[in-house]
Amino acid sequence: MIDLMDVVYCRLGTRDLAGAEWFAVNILGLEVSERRRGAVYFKSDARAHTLCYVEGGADQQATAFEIGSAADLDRAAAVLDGLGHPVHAGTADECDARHVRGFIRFNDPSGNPIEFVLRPETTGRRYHGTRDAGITGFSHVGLCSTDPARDELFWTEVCNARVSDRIGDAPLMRFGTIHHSVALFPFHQPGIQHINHQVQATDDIHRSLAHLRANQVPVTFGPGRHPTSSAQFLYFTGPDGMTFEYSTGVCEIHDEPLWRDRQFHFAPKGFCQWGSAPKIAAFKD
Ligand SMILES: O=C/C=C/C(C(=O)O)=C(/O)C(=O)O
Ligand SMILES: [Fe+2]
Repeated sequence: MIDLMDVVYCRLGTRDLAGAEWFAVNILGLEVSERRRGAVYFKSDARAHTLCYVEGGADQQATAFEIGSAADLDRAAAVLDGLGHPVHAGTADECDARHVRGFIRFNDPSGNPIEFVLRPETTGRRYHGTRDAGITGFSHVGLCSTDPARDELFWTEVCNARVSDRIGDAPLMRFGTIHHSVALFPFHQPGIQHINHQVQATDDIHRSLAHLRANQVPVTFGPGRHPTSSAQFLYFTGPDGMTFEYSTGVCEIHDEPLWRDRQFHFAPKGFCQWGSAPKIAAFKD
């Protein structure tokens, strides 16, 4: 069993690094933590970075999860290799570019590039964006899955994720007490389906709605409330068509092992308690 602790960052390739930075700062509300040749790093909480835009195409995309020790990382590499997932061990330069002490990269069964990372840097300094979006931190990713039942087994049997709820066959999975850190949504191809940041309060959702509208950013879902995590949410489209989500009030699961995953409809009523309908391909039947 590969023990993962949390989702820690996303890397996104873009052909327009300056445009992506503008969006991340002025719309999303992140803080630039560092600029390097061909890469910009963003903070959303005390961690050194939780998002990195790199110059390049979709092949640069990756989602990273923290693993507890160097021995666990070695064991994970052997397990993945044994299961037929070719594993790349991060070089010193690649580790430096990620602010981690070690990592391995492989593709999940759908072909999503995944990194398991050791000792990602934190800063001891809280984040503050120049735009006050009320962000409290990077919280979860949705990944596209070409076969959610198969991929759920990968995340829960090979790794230590636990299913909190399902929407249709789309599992929302946790590593700790937060309702979900990774969710798998059925789609015809792999890719990051959405990136979530938590915000402090309902007010932040509505202030952002006005800000997005004023800046002609496409709002694709919400405001609404997820019946799954009970979080209030707002989804919108960013650079290169990436979906971003703000949410507030995601529930925590403390009654392990009594919690039983619940089944929700893969239809608007399974996605939103308030009746909002998604304009997001992977959230449609
Ligand atoms: O309802 C659809 C999605 C649920 C998700 C998600 O987007 O992964 C949540 O964020 C949630 O339940 O909070
Ligand atoms: Fe989400």
